[in-house]
Amino acid sequence: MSSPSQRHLFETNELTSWEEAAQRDQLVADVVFNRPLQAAYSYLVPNELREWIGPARRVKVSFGRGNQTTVGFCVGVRPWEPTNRKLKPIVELLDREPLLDDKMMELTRWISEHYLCGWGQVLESVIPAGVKKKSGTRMVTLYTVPDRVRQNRDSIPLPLKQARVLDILCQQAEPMAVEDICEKAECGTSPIHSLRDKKLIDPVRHRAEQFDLEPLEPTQQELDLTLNEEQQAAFDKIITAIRTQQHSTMLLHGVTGSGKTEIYIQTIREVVSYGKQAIVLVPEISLTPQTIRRFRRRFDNVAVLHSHLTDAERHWHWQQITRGEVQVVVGARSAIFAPCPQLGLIVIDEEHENTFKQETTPRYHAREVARHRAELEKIPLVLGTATPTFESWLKVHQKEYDLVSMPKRVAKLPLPPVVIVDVRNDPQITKGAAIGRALESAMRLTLNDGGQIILFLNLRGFSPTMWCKRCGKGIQCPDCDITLTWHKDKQIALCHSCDYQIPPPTSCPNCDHPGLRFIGIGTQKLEQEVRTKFSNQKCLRMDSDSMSKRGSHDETLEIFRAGKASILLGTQMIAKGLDFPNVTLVGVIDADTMLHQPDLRATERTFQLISQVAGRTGRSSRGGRVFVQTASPGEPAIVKAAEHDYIGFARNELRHRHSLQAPPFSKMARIIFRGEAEQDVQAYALEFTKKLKETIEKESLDVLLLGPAPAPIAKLKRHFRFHLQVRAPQLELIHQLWRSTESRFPKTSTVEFIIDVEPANMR
Ligand SMILES: Nc1ncnc2c1ncn2[C@@H]1O[C@H](COP(=O)(O)OP(=O)(O)OP(=O)(O)O)[C@@H](O)[C@H]1O
Ligand SMILES: [Zn+2]
Repeated sequence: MSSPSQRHLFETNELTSWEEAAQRDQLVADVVFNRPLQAAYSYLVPNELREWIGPARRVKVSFGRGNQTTVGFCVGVRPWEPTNRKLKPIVELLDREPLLDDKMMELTRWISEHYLCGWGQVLESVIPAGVKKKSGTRMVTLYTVPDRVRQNRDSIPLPLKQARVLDILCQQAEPMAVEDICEKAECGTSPIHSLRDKKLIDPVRHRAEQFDLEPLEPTQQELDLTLNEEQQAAFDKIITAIRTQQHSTMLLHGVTGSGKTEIYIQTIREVVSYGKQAIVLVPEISLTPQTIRRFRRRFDNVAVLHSHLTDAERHWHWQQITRGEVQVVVGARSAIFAPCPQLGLIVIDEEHENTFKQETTPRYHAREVARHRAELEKIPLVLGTATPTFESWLKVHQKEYDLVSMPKRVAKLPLPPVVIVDVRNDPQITKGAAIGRALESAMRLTLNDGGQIILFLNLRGFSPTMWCKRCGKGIQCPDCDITLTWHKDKQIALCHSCDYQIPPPTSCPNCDHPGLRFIGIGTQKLEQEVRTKFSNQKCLRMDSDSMSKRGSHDETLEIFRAGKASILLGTQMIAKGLDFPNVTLVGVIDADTMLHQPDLRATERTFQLISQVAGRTGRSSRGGRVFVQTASPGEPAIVKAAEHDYIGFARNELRHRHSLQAPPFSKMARIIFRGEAEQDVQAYALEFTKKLKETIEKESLDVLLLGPAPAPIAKLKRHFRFHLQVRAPQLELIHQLWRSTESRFPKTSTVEFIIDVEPANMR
């Protein structure tokens, strides 16, 4: 584009008003808001802000009906054009420095297009609150002496204290804080104020850092391990990719205990040696001191971003990262937005984990964002896992990803043998116990040998179902379509979705029949059983109830590591990443809990979880065994996991998905409608679907709509829910459908809707 502002000034054949002539020289800022809006809105840049305005800064402008002052993000600045008549001006500029660099702005824009949400919504979520509030810093007033005073100092008569203050300031090149002046001049603040009132000194406002952070305990640095042959080959492949300075995605498929972390560390070392930075994403529950220590012991400057950081801590890390002072950022999902100035590598460990998908707007998947960021930065992305998602596995076959395989454990350790235990005829289980006969005797043997045991059960609480014998009804949350779980320790019946809780009812709320049955086994009941059966052993429980206190997670793991407890039981918190050589037995209490869910990915998840949990044992020469209790012993997900045969499992499952044209062979989005009146929601969902159908016909789009139908959880937090599944061979078609219909979505005030692109859960 040519620069029109100058040219227009000299064009005389066009009559212009003074107002317009003045505007011609002005700038226009494009602003987006934290709303589900696609468009940017234009505002005039007042002259005094010309120098400071630019993309990635927040502005206050009047917006929407009622012209309320609203904060938005400037996403671009351009010269005024005649079509920009009558623009409202920016009211205030909140940031003088950009909050993100150009590449990150491009990344956030891409997210808004890919996940069909507003760019402003993405920016709002990507930039931490602590950065926006500048937490941990405050404005202070410094004083300095103007040159005219400095030059004539000798001819200005002053009282003693004021003279002393002025002399001190004259000797300083830099502005000084009030406290420093007082201390040096041994005076109070009044001489300073008098000098200021006489205009002999000038105030300067300055933002001072006041981070009051706990110092990190120093870690002893460790040397890199010598890679084995398999690791070396994987390392060489990744290093070659790094050196090409081109983007590529590598799937590091390595069985549990194959030493993937060591490869991340050594490839990052290469990147750091170029003065560049790396980001390592891990699931939040894997951000254990053990993981963190592994990185801190190898690099001088590691930032760990987890959800417990205060605003000030987050801001401090953000600044350190921005300045390039951090070599490695280790963090959960949102660490993908760490503002590293010269990113050299992104690693995602456990790429199959669900928690990389954000379940609130913007509903991004960190893996997809990482891929786009790596493309923009022209750097490699490494996805590490023992159980790749089918999305990633298919991309390997389509040659979009490079496969790096490590099928063996380090030190030639074998993968542990897995025994599938059919519990349907087990005498103990049929009597309501959690631990069957086979598992119990394996536990006794293990304990006699001095080994440690991990027991995995994916249900917290005591009993997940309370059931009335007479009327046959379960006790449900009044606000959700979910049965309440009995938490015996707190004496409550709790909804695991909305936290609704009541004292456990003594009779059926439905038919008043006294004496309810408690069915099913949660981690608390399992704990009770273990304590009864193994009363001379110390047992630890880890689930979100027992681990709500900050730091308790780490404490428990340390006790177990030190061998001060022999049994660790818990939910998926204990399924991943743990590396305890003395664990020689793993028990999966109920492999079926994940299996029978109305979700396309139920089998895939079952396979992943069993593989991960099984991977916690056999990690030393002491060996290890796994017992998987199930009522579906023939289920391929369980059989294949027991055989450690990911490739065989993937082959069969992918064939099945292909025959259904289900993801990953098609792309999917899910539209969820919710409202307090069931009929309203249903009627609205139908109306909405009709509009989409019209577009599909008009534009002949190859898109399939399934539904609308009640969502699997038909009521949640007092809202009735319907969902509509949208499928297409390419995501672009779904984007097109949405964008073309958007302006015609039926209006409503009683029903809300959201779109979840490439959903991770179907609840
Ligand atoms: N080359 C090596 N020589 C000796 N020990 C190694 C080597 N590489 C890794 N190890 C050790 O092997 C163990 C397993 O490694 P690591 O935890 O990296 O495996 P992983 O593939 O990430 O496993 P998981 O997927 O189960 O978390 C660790 O204790 C690690 O220190
Ligand atoms: Zn509820």
